Amino acid sequence: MKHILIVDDKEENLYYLQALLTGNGYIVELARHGAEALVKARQNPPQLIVSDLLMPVMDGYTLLRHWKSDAKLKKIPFIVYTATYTEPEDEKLALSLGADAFILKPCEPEDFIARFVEVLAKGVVATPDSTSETNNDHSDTLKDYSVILIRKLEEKTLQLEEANQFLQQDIARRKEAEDKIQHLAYYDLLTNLPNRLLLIDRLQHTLAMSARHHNHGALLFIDLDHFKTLNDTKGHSVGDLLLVEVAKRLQTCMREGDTLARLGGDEFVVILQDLSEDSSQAAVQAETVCAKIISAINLPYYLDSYLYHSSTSVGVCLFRNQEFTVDELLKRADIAMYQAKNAGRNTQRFYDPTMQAALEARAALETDLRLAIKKNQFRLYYQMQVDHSGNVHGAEALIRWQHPQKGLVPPLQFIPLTEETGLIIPIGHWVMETACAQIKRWESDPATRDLQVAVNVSACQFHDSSFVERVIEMLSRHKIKPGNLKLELTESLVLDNVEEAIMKMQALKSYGVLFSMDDFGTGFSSLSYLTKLPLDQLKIDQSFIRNMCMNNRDAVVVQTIIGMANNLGIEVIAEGVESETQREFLEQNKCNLCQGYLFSQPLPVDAFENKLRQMHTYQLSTLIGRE
Ligand SMILES: Nc1nc2c(ncn2[C@@H]2O[C@@H]3COP(=O)(O)O[C@H]4[C@@H](O)[C@H](n5cnc6c(=O)[nH]c(N)nc65)O[C@@H]4COP(=O)(O)O[C@H]3[C@H]2O)c(=O)[nH]1
Repeated sequence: MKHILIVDDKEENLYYLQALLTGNGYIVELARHGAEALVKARQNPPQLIVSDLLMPVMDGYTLLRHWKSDAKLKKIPFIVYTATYTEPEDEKLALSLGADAFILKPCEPEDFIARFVEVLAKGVVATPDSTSETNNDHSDTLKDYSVILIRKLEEKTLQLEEANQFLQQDIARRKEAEDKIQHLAYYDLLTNLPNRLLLIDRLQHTLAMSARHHNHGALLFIDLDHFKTLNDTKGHSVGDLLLVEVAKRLQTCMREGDTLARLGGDEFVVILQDLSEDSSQAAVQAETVCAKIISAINLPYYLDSYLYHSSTSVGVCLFRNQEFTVDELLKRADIAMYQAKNAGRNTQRFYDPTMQAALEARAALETDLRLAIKKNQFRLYYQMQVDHSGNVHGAEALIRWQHPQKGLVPPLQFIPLTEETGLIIPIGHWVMETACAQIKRWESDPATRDLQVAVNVSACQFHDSSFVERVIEMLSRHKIKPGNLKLELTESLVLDNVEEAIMKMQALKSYGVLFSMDDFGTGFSSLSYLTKLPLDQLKIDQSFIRNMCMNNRDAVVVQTIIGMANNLGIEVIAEGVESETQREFLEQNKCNLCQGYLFSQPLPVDAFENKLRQMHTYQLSTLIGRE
């Protein structure tokens, strides 16, 4: 088997030729440059050498020169296989140095093998015998060789310079892009201030520093007052102008080393560092910065030639020694900012833990309420509405929450939150559904079939676009007499949008549903809207009933409401009647209906029905007694 030496600095070329030649039955030896090839060939001369030209350590031309001047090697055929030196003079030089073939890369395997076999069969064709050459010929060849090498070198240098220049430009472009990405990631586009991400990073750093030096720091949460109104009325571009100006003014209130960041919208945060070790002094320092900020923000603005005045609410949270996490600090400063808002805005407040406790309790209550809906923990109690003869005309349905740990929770402890969170919609739906089902059951008993059941409707529920359809759907599904359902609305609910209230009430009224105005007298009762609303009943608020026998003003209010209702032909009912004196006063003043503890507390259905039966028996017995 023939032994072939392959010389190339590229692994893939070596691998390719090795595979090709071993596949054709040759034994292959590899070298990575000319010097290695010479060593190997001198130790174990091959039958043929295939060599690349451009290689490190020793290039192919030099190898060829050494090869052809080595007595032991010069008869061994030399094939040049190159992808770099492709010009005719390159080939001419190789051949003049004694190469037996000059093959350009890449070459089809069959063509390569054909040339290879041909050279191998011929043996050495044009080995220039260095000893027989004239000195002149030899120096000419060497001169050619150096010229070509220099030219190639210059070309390569130029290529490298170009490549290098391109690389430098590419690196500069990448760096610029990276800087831009970095800026986008850490800075707010509008104001160019650090954003939340950078703020958190700086805050972490400040906390660590404060732990080392034991100084206080302060986190200021700054929110512009009524910014939304400006945005909504003048547009976002004017809003943006204000934010940019605010950012500039805030910067003037900072010391070097403090951080001012924009969290988004109209929310800015300031980190003050290196405040006093003493907490009260640190508080004074923070307060001073707050005062500066508030008065800077208060100065007038010219936004696109529009004169504007702004103010801000600032929440402050002092910190020291990494006692709190970044999130905790931000939360506290945010809570303090809400305290500032609640205190009337344009002011600052320091974080107050009682407020946080209240907020946490509120969040826990909300979670509990969601669970209560799922677990069906609500109950409906009924409180009777009675006339002066003791006849029960109706009942008010009042919700209770049967809490697994807290026991029976009264509605005032949870209804306000359900109204804020919208949970009143599913809860109110459940109340109405339960009340309708109860009305249906009571319809089958002569003692209860004419009871009017009053259901409280909260504003959120009433304003819901599907309210009217829902009520009608329930009435028809339960097949109840609509006149047995009375909806209690409050004055404020109606005043939210009188036109909408009239439309919805009239729609339900046409089905026969009744309406009562709850807590009457507490709002801005106005005769003009009273006459427009399809009302069946006015319910005098219990605050007037409570005091009417002691306080002449309340007595006058009660008398006025009764007189007004009677004149308008609207039924009137007094709520919270607790004493016989109150009942007598109401009877004397022609308020026929009462609701209150004097008659009964709100009761679960069974107890309500028992009470009803007792009252009926009592009435019968007094009637019989009278006879
Ligand atoms: N001191 C005193 N209080 C009396 C007397 N008679 C009745 N009360 C109480 O007065 C409240 C009357 O209900 P409201 O004014 O509609 O006021 C209700 C109503 O606004 C709301 N609420 C109750 N149930 C519901 C409901 O199902 N849906 C909605 N949206 N609100 C409800 O919660 C409020 C409070 O309900 P409750 O705690 O059940 O309180 C009831 C009732 O128990 C009395 O003689 N003395």
